[in-house]
Amino acid sequence: MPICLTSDQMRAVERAAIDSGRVTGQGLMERAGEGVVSAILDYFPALAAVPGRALVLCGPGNNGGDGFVVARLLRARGWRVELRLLGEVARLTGDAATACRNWGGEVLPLDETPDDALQAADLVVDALFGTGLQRPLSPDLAGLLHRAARRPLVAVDILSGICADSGRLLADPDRAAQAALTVTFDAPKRGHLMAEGAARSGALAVVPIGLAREVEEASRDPAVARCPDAATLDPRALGKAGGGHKYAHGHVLVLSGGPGRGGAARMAARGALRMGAGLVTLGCPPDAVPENAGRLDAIMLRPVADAVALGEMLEDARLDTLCLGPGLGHGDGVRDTVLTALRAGRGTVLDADALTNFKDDPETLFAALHPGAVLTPHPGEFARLFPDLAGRLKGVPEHGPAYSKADAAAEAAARSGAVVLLKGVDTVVAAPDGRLSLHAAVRAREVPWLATAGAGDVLAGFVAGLLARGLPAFEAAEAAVWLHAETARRFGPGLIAEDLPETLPAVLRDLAPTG
Ligand SMILES: NC(=O)C1=CN([C@@H]2O[C@H](COP(=O)(O)OP(=O)(O)OC[C@H]3O[C@@H](n4cnc5c(N)ncnc54)[C@H](O)[C@@H]3O)[C@@H](O)[C@H]2O)[C@@H](O)CC1
Ligand SMILES: Nc1ncnc2c1ncn2[C@@H]1O[C@H](COP(=O)(O)OP(=O)(O)O)[C@@H](O)[C@H]1O
Ligand SMILES: [K+]
Repeated sequence: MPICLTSDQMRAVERAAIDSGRVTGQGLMERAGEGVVSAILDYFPALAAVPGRALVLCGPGNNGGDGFVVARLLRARGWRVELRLLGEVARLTGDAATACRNWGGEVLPLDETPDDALQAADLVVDALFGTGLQRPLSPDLAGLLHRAARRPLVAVDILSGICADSGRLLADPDRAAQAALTVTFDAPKRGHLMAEGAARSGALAVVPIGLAREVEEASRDPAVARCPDAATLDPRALGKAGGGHKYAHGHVLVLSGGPGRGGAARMAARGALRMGAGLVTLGCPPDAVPENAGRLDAIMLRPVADAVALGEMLEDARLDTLCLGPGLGHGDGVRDTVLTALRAGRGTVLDADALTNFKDDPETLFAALHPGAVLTPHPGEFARLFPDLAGRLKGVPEHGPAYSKADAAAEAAARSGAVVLLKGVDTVVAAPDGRLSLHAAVRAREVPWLATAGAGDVLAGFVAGLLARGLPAFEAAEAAVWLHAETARRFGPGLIAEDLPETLPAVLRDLAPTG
């Protein structure tokens, strides 16, 4: 399973490799520099053909050390290289000091970088800070990087000013830079996949520097965040096994609101059915039955007047999965309905109104939740249930590593006892036991078409469909997020929420030929 790492986890990987005697810090730095140069030549083919001019900005730590290696290797390829250092050569230590000596060229002061030097450069290499960024960039530094980004800016490990753990900007937002290319080592960092780091890293190249064995070991640590892809989603879990009848694939009950409010629940229901749930029933207030009857065929329809009626209906144990929230409505009756649903202990997805109704009393909801429940809030809904956690994600952090969306989702899952799927361009899935899964809809997985009304309702249905098919809550939420984005990518421009369930079969077919 592909993973992404925090700074501490990356340092542990590096330490384990060095302690094993297979690599040295200097060897890693050398390969990091080589990796950056080869990524530059791949990404800028014109500069591979004709050596260019580079301005390399080095910081006082090992990220700066990588920069010295990059400068030396570019010079060896015939490039004209100007190198500028934040701080003094005499204060460099360890591998960075060695890399500086090996460079052997002129080291100019960073704070005197003239605009001419920026303008003359074919590209600027940002080797100021990597995983060691501890506090916000000074205004001068942020200003320099902001101006540097008028040229193609190549970030070593991570764009300086982005926190490697959270992706949050540790700099004045008005002077934030944008990388054309970020080159990182052996595994992405969480900061490449969340918040500003997802948006500002540019293309992301992950180059091997000899830590693959330790990264592979880290991927078995449940505390390390996973980033599934087409190759690692389990097609056997997603495809239907031969021989089973419809009840073997689960029965989802989606609850809807009153007349004129059923669209969201119908889309969720359609999503669950297309995901392969054996049966899907829409339950709605009796006065909404005529409207829904006119709109549903394969999806069954039952009147559910209130929480008591729901409780009676749930005596049928074959209704093994519930999905509540899209278009459900507001008020005491809705809260009772949600609590009745949770008491049944079935696989349960709570979205939208099922969450918002508890904004004044989240503790009552948390007390009723169980590990088979999945909450699917967007950031606004999340802030209603977890205002303290959402508050910690606001503003410019005072120091790094900063509190992240992954930290917030993990704390919310631990507090509520349910799986939390926190939506957005960067989506985080967190389990109460600490497992995390990240999906960033950026770069090759960019899906701006998902910003359309009802996309979240269909996602709730996708999760419910996978729960009905027997996937555990965390795995169901993780797979649904990937399939949701993949389905939107497959459809492309013009997507509306109704297209998502209809496009899903093609995506499932490609994943699981027998599905
Ligand atoms: N961990 C690994 O496996 C490897 C790490 N390497 C490089 O080493 C980097 C990490 O090196 P370090 O731990 O030395 O950390 P950094 O080089 O990222 O930064 C630490 C230095 O910057 C200073 N600093 C932090 N924030 C500052 C701010 N806002 N303003 C001014 N100064 C600030 C610190 O006081 C410290 O001197 C990685 O990002 C990567 O580029 C590579 O050499 C290869 C292997
Ligand atoms: N620009 C975007 N890129 C990727 N995913 C997006 C984007 N905008 C929205 N999404 C996704 O679309 C879904 C929208 O859900 P939600 O905010 O609940 O909207 P709605 O209530 O209209 O369904 C979420 O899964 C979200 O992650
Ligand atoms: K950097």
